[in-house]
Amino acid sequence: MYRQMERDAILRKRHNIHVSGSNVPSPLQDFAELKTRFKCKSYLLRNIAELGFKEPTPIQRQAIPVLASGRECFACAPTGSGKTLAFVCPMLMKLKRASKEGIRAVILCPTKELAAQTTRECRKLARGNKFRIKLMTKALVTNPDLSKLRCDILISTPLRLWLAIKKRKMDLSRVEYLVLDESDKLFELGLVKQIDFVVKACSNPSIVRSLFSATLPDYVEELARTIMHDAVRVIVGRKNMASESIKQKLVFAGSEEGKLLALRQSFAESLNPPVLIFVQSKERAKELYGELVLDNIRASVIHSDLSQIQRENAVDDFRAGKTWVLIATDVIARGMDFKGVNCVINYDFPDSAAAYIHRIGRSGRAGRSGEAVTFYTEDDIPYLRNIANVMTASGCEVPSWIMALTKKRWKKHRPQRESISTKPKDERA
Ligand SMILES: Nc1ncnc2c1ncn2[C@@H]1O[C@H](COP(=O)(O)OP(=O)(O)OP(=O)(O)O)[C@@H](O)[C@H]1O
Repeated sequence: MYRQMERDAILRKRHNIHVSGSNVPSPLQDFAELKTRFKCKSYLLRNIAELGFKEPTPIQRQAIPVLASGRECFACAPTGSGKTLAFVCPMLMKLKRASKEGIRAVILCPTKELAAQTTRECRKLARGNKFRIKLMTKALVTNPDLSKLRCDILISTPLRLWLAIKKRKMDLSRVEYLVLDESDKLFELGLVKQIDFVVKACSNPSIVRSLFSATLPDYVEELARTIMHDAVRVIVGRKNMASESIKQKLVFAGSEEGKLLALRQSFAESLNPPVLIFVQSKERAKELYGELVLDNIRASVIHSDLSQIQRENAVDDFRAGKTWVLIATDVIARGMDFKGVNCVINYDFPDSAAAYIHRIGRSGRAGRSGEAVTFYTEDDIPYLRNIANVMTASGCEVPSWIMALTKKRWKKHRPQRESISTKPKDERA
């Protein structure tokens, strides 16, 4: 027994895994242990191998055995570190096989794009099994009677699921497995009541619940403790840390005009696509798109004013390499897995340290390297230190004058910014 504890401690130390809770299950040495320890079915191991995953990532090593042992869990691990598999794999293990009993697992995601991506990942991992995996679409939520919906796993945004339960009599009393992905964002969306309603609707006493995110503020942990029994806390690295594989840089652009010049200059010197550019509002996304199109840059744009189809097309074109630059609001800052984004540009300074961590985490995924450039103006200087702290914690250098600034407690930093345009001010509409 002591030997096992010692082995666990060594493995955790090697992978920078920190746990708390009673009798925490041993971390995985490798994926093969899923079969020997948990009788995982061959189809799942085959799918993991076919996806090219040779070794479990640190969060997978610890969260999978915790959840597969039936323990509840809240987990924090860097962006791009394989959290999706960490909650989908034990879910498929727990459900074992397809059944007609009704909804048995629910995954909540903060955005429709992330819900769609998670549905695709679930389907890939479930190949060879007959699980019915459904995404809660607008069409589904308007179905007048969802009480007879036949599906094993349901993936949804909180509002759609809440509507389905309240208005369409969706029954979640058989749910055995509930995941709140990007949990801090879910609570931040102002949907605490709706999430609470969903959690209560999942009334099966033997349910296993889990929370995952790359940023886990203390208030979310406290909330988690109030709803979970005997939960295990798993942290990889340090809480609220950016991925270490991203080279991060701050660039002083002086003014709003300076930002456009700096962007054009950097594209003229070297445009290394795919590049993701974040701005603070949909209006600014449209403006910047208008400017880049003038430069004949293959760009597309995604924001909340577009239809669902237009949003999906923008993401698909970027994924397929049809467009090189994607201009986005924070709508895709979380969870979206774009393979090989070389550079994330924060054209507008992020409104919080968490937003920064998630935005830049669209690059440097699954151990690849990435780059993040953050423009700042005079208006952003009071908030620089907060981002600088994230940078230094992940090993990036920051000028000493920035480290000497005082750290500001920020709510949301969204200053009024001059519109993005090369036209002289008196000619703008
Ligand atoms: N064991 C593994 N080995 C190699 N690659 C993996 C492994 N597990 C997952 N991946 C890949 O790593 C990438 C990131 O995984 P995932 O999207 O689950 O990250 P995440 O931790 O949820 O990130 P975020 O916090 O941004 O949501 C994906 O492309 C996924 O296919």
